[in-house]
Amino acid sequence: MKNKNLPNGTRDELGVQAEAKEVVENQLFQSFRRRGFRKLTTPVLEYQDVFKPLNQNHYRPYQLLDDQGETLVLRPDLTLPVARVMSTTGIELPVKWYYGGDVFRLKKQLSGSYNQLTQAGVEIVGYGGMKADWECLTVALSGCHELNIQSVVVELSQATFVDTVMAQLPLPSPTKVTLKTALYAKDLSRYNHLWAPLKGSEYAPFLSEWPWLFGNFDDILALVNTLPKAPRITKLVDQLTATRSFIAQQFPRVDTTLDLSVPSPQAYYTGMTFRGFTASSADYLFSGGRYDDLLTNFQKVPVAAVGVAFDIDALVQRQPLRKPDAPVLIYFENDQWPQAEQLLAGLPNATLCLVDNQAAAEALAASSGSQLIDLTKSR
Ligand SMILES: N[C@@H](Cc1c[nH]c[nH+]1)C(=O)O
Repeated sequence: MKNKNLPNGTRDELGVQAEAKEVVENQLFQSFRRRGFRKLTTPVLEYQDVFKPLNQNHYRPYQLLDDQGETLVLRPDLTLPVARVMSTTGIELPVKWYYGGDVFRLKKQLSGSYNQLTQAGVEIVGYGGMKADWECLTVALSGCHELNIQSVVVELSQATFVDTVMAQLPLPSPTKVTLKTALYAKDLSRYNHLWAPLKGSEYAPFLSEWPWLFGNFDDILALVNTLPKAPRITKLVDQLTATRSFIAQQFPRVDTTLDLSVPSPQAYYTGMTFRGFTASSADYLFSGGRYDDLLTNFQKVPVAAVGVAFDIDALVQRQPLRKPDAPVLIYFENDQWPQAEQLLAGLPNATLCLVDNQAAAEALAASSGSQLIDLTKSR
C-alpha cells in the first residue's frame, strides 16, 4: 500500500530528533542576527528558470506543473532564490541576508542520502573584497564552535584555479577540455596520456601530481609554485594563503587543507570556495563560496556576492541527543482546569494528563514511568 510509505529519500522526524534540529536552527539564527544579518524567506516553489545556473550532474530538481502548465520546481538550492530576489527588488546594496529552510534534491536511487535537506545560511551581497569571504568563514566556524563541534577542518578551494592553469598550458584547446574531464574523473590512464606531450617541460612536476592536489596546504602550494610564474595564478594563491592565515589567527584550533583538483561544488562559484568537515564523517557541515557573476543571470549589472550554508542535519548528528525525563503528569477534573494550568506553569517538566478517570491516569503514569499529581484528591 503506497500511501503508508514515504517517497524515496524523505523521512519523518520525531521528538528528540526534531527538537534538536529546532534548537540548532534557533541558535544559528540568533548568531546570524547578532552579527547584523537580516532574515529573507523565499517560497519552497519557484519557476524552473531560477535554477538554470545549477550544474545538474549531482542532483536534479523535483518538477511540478502549475495551473497554467508552467514548470515549477521544489527549490534545490537557497542561494539562487536570494539572487532572484536581489535582481527583482532593487534593494540597496550592500546587504547581509540569512535564511533557513529545506531544499529538495533528486539524487540517484539507492544513493543512500536524503532528498530533503535542511539548510541555514547567509548571503553577503555587494562586497567584492576578501573581508566578506572571511565574514562567511567566521559565521561558519563560530557557528560550529557555539554548537560545540570539535576538530573542524576547513577545506579551501578555488573555482577558477583549474581553468586558470589550463589557460597557461601549451596544449590544443580540445585536449584541454578532455584533460579537465579526466582530471575531475580521476581517470588516470587518460589523464596521463593527454598531458604526455608536456613531459620534460617546466609544467611536468605540477602535471604529474595534479590529480593528487588535495590535503596538506603547504605541500600543495609548493607544487603550485613549481609552475612558471603567472600573475593570475599568483593572485589566486595569495588569496588562499591569506585566508589560511586568517583562519589560523581567528580559529587556532581549526585545520585548513586545500583541494585544487576538484570541480567547483556549485557551478555558480567564481572565486574561493570552502567546506567544513570533522574527521568522524565524510559529510560536510557547511559549504560556501564567492559567486560574483550569479546575478548577471537575472540582470545585466554584475554584483559581488559570497555566502555559506550549514547542513543542519549534519550539525544535529554531532549533537549529544539526550532522552528527556518522563514529564510529571497532572490529573484533574474538568472544572479544575485553572488549578491544573497554574501548576503546569510552575513546573519545568510537566504535562496535562488528559484521560477521563483516575484509574486510567494511574495506569498511564505507571506505564510511562511518570510521577502523577492527582488534583482530584485535594478537593
Ligand atoms: N547554496 C550553496 C551554499 C552557499 C550559500 N551561499 C553560497 N553558497 C549549497 O547549497 O551548496
